[in-house]
Amino acid sequence: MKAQLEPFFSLSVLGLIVPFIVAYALSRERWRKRSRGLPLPPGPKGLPFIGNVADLHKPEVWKAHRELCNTYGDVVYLTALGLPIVILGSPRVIFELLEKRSSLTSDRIQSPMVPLVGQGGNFSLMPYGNWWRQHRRAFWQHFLPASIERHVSVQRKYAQVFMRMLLEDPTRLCDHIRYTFAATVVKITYGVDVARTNDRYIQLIEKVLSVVVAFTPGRYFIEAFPILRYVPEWVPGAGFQREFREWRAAAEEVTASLYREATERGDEDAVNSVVAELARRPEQGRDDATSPLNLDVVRNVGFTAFEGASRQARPRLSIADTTVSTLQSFFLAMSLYPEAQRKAQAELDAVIGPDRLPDYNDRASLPYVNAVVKEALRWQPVLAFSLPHMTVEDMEYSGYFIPKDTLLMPNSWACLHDPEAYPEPERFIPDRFMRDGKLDPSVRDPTRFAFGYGRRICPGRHFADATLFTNIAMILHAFDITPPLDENGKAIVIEPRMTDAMLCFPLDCRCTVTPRSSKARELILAEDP
Ligand code: HEM
Repeated sequence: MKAQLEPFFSLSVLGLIVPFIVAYALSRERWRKRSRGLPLPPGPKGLPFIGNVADLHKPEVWKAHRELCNTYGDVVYLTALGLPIVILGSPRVIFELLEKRSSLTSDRIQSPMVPLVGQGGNFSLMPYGNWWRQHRRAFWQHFLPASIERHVSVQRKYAQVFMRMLLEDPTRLCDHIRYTFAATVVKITYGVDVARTNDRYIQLIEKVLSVVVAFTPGRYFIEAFPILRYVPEWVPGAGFQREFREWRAAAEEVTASLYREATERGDEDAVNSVVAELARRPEQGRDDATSPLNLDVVRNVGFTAFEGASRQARPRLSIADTTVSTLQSFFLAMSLYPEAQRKAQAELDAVIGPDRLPDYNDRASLPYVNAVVKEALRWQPVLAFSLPHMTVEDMEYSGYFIPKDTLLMPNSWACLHDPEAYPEPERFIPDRFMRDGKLDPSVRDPTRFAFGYGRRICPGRHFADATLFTNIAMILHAFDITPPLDENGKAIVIEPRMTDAMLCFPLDCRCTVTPRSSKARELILAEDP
């Protein structure tokens, strides 16, 4: 009997194995054709299924990735749960892939959560294509270098508010920084003044902000199984649908009510706001300025700026938290490097004098303060890997095959901490940008890395740079920044370290902030912001 069954079992086993072998051979052949026989870039071997997840979850992962590049070269291949990832480790490969070939490398990874929780209008998360382009063009019209002049008075006003807040309560430095940037962006975008406390917009902001928990890895299965989005809310266990609905409603309410404020209020600030101007302007190539498409773009552009601004009220992942984090690093740097602070103050004393505060128009005559701004952007980079890009097609680079839908992670931190370009990169040294009392154009400009690359480069960079300059110049002119003191009045030494996240903040930026003189105090209080 056993002997009779043996051929049957052998045939069944063969019947199972052969299709696998054929499928494997076919997929190898398809891959060979697709990659034209080119190898993937080199990289460490990953584990089955999870791949190199461990390589992506290390403390100060930017340093770990620099080590990988030292071992494997400037282009390193990893995978995480099936997602192909390429680390770009030098300025040369970053510019070649993200700038010269940006038509192929300007996509973003798409999470199924984004539209479900009401973030579909945030264009920094949109896929590369026409819809994203329309948003970016509309945003850019208001943030290009020639438009910055228009925002200078609002930036100055809120820098003054910030200084008053520091005079009143210097211990709440981080809260004041967040408030001042959020208020600046909301004012410019919608013409709305955000009060310091009990503001109805702060409450709306809080509501939208609560969406961040949706992006906590592992919180919702939908991230891994997008099909779950079709489960109706009444099904037991589908309570997440209710939460998603509430977030969508909050985002809609915020966008709609701020949009109404900007377009219906009619006072000068509202009429001149970014959103009101965009709403009046017909889209390029279209006559109908009120078509639904146009209206969506206007509202989304406002929402993207608003999202950035409101996130600053509470630090989480958002594009414009970047300005907050950079200014926090600046305060820390000043308390740790008094020599740099003294030089910047000496320049301000000589150029501006004791009778007024500096402003944006003084920029050209304050090279050392400009060097401080550059060093603040370089020293503790906020987005160590920029916002990663994604490839839209299979491509070849330097003899390697890079598949479509590969995440490209430029190691901006490594470029900003390259000891050849910046000797002693861990130290805050504005003098590295100076030669003969002027900015030295031969030194690698940190803004080439801090603000990202190619078609996705930060469109708020000129605005951010101007905000940083205005705040840094005014603060240094009016305040001394020294280390924090313990209960015995002894200076606490703070080790500068950043949080381990995609968007980094100084772990500790406590410092002591005091007016430089009674004259400085008078200057701060003299003008009513
Ligand atoms: C120091 C401050 C800032 C830094 C360091 C910074 C940096 C960046 C970086 C690295 C990116 C990703 C670029 C890429 O994908 O290659 C980005 C994107 C973006 N930033 Fe900024 N940013 C800052 C301030 C701002 C501000 C104040 C705004 C708005 C007013 C803004 C608006 C945006 C937008 C809308 C995007 C998405 C662009 C797109 O996907 O097309 N940023 N930023």
